[in-house]
Amino acid sequence: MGIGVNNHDKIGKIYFPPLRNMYDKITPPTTGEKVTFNNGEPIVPNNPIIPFIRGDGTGIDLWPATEKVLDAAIAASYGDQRKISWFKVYAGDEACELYGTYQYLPEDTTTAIREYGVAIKGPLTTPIGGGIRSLNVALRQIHDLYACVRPCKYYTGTPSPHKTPEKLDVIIYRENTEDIYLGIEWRQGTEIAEKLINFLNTELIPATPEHGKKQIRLDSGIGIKPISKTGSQRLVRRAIYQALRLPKNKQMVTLVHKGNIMKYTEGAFRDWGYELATTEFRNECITERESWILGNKEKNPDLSIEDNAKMIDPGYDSLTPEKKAEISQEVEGVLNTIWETHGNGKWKEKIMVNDRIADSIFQQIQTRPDEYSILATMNLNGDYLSDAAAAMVGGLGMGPGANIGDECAIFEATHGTAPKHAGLDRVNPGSLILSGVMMLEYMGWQEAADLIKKGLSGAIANQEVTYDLARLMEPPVEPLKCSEFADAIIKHFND
Ligand SMILES: NC(=O)C1=CN([C@@H]2O[C@H](COP(=O)(O)OP(=O)(O)OC[C@H]3O[C@@H](n4cnc5c(N)ncnc54)[C@H](OP(=O)(O)O)[C@@H]3O)[C@@H](O)[C@H]2O)C=CC1
Ligand SMILES: O=C(O)CCC(=O)C(=O)O
Ligand SMILES: [Mg+2]
Repeated sequence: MGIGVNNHDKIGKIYFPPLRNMYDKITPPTTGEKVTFNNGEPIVPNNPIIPFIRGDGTGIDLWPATEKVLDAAIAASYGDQRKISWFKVYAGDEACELYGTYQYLPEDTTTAIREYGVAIKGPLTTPIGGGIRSLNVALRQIHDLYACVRPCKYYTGTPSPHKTPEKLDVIIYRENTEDIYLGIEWRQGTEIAEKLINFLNTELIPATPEHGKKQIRLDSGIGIKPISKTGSQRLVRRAIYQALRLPKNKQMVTLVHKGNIMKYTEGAFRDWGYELATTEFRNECITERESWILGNKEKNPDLSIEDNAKMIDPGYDSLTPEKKAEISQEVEGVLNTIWETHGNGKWKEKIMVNDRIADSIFQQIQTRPDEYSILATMNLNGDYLSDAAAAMVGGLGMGPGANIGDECAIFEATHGTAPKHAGLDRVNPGSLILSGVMMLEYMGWQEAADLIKKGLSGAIANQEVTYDLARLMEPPVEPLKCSEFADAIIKHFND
């Protein structure tokens, strides 16, 4: 029987074959059980086996600090009733040391993560220009971890370059498997790049009237940006489910895109997001434009369709007759279909779904942070936006994250390997520790998660922080080491 094939014993209990000898160079812990999944939700035993990847660069500092804090919080919360059995697996430089040159992501590692379902990792290096493609991205794609979830929340006392960082409380839901991260690109000057450019210039572009006489320069590198309806909608679906779990005043999902420029990829992401919200979640959602239409009618029940259309589209009078008719139809359609269910203010109880153009959202989260809650993005926009939002609440040292699929999840910080700080025991482990907090919450171990948040808040409030936060404090304070910060968090469990 192969790995992952379930069997049932005589009393119907699920039986998994022993896995220990299925690996080449690693051995799972002798105690502990697997996390399993049911309809995308994890079923977590009291003693789960959790694979971890230490990571390159600062991973060497971050992982021990994180493991210590997680174990201490679990022990303090549950005594010996609950415990994680950590299972060390390898990727990046450490993997090459054990498995041999260029063995950056051994099969042992991907098998273990698939088998045990929930894993946590430190950062992994990706060279720029040439060399291997990202191991981080590979792990997400191999395990189909399609939602990258990155909360950006302020902890009181954290120094920030922003005047009102406490107003930012957003969760970025970033599509995690496609967009340019699929990595389909061709280097400038290669035979295939030239062939592709010639094919585009001589056949496909001339056959597409909207492209006119455009031509691609022959000395270009070429990359492909696929955005699928499937990938977009499953991401937005997760974002909407998350919104449903939030308090009413945070039930907002903003679709972030650059659809004015990339109409059939980024623009389509927006359209598919709205389509999902207004079909699958029709009863739970209201779009921003629908709210304007209903609101106008509520304020003035005698308002004509045309006057309502003028109010939702300020440039209405200068539009073509066809466009005017389209907007009037939109108004009429909304009033006919959802007035009963969403009108008379009922829409105020629904999840607000709106959209913002990507460049604008970068300034909006700074100028109007409290107007946003969940930001649903494609892969590249979410990558940029998550670093920018983390900066507002104290920097990358405070930026946690999770990569979530339907049958697997890997938790990791937003930042990378920060090579200049590696091995110095100085970086902020808050990001990986908070990723561990997300993991505990995902597992349903809320008490341990809350204890760590309490300890972290206590350490920060007491100005016991690593260099990144210490240098921003006024006046600057003497920084703790990475390992000392972990100890400070544990100490403040008892505050
Ligand atoms: N998921 C992953 O594993 C990721 C991997 N990477 C990879 O990491 C490598 C390095 O990328 P780079 O662009 O330097 O970005 P990094 O995120 O690694 O570091 C950039 C800067 O962010 C700050 N920083 C990062 N981590 C921390 C921390 N824990 N505590 C405090 N400050 C922190 C430091 O700023 P300062 O020096 O100013 O204090 C650091 O120099 C690349 O190979 C990249 O591909 C990048 C992102 C994600
Ligand atoms: O994989 C990498 O090296 C970078 C990925 C990244 O920046 C991210 O996922 O935030
Ligand atoms: Mg990034």
